[in-house]
Amino acid sequence: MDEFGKEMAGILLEALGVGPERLDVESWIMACHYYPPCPEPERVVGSLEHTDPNVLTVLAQDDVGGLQLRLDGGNNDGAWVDVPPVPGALVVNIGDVLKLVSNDEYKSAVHKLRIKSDQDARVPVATSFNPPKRGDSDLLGPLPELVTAEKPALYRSFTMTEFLKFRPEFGHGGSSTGGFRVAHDVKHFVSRAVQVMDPLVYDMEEEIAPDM
Ligand SMILES: O=C(O)CCC(=O)C(=O)O
Ligand SMILES: [Fe+2]
Repeated sequence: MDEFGKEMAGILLEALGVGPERLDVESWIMACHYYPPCPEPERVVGSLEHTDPNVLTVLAQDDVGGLQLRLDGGNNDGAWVDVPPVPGALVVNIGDVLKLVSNDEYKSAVHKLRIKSDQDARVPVATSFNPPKRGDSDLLGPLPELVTAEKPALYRSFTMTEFLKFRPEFGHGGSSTGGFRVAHDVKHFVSRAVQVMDPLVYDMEEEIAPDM
């Protein structure tokens, strides 16, 4: 399994013209999820939308389905689409570490899980491949080979300790990459600020005019 993770990450790096050894995969965790059936499946929140906080995840879906992916870019930007199970196929999700290290050449897939069936439980097996934890002085970040004048580093360097702290602080929903973003892209910061302000403005409106 160790070799499988190293090889997958290595192939993805080589596709960018980078040496396969530039991002090591050292450990893996296998999680078997269980989503029980529900008589009213459309009323159940299966899992929050998130990206995976790792290098990559290999997912063996069962035949019940329910995995959804948020489209990024194009005419249907932001739309959710089903990822139907294909017998014998594995789904490979790019994780946040690969997104950061590849300087956004790879995007971590935003996904969530909806309950589909009122009869059958969904029991997928997700294997998460992770980089070495290393010490607090060992930095990860956009690989210098992928940073150019036209495409400067989009993220600052970080330690795995910092990276792993980010998710518990901000919750499972969302992504681990926002905290490391560098301010080249003003639009990104304005839209983040609006996202953060939105619930505050909503609360204030409720307080000021609760019946409106
Ligand atoms: O239940 C699923 O199919 C998705 C699980 C998942 O998103 C994860 O393990 O990160
Ligand atoms: Fe996930």
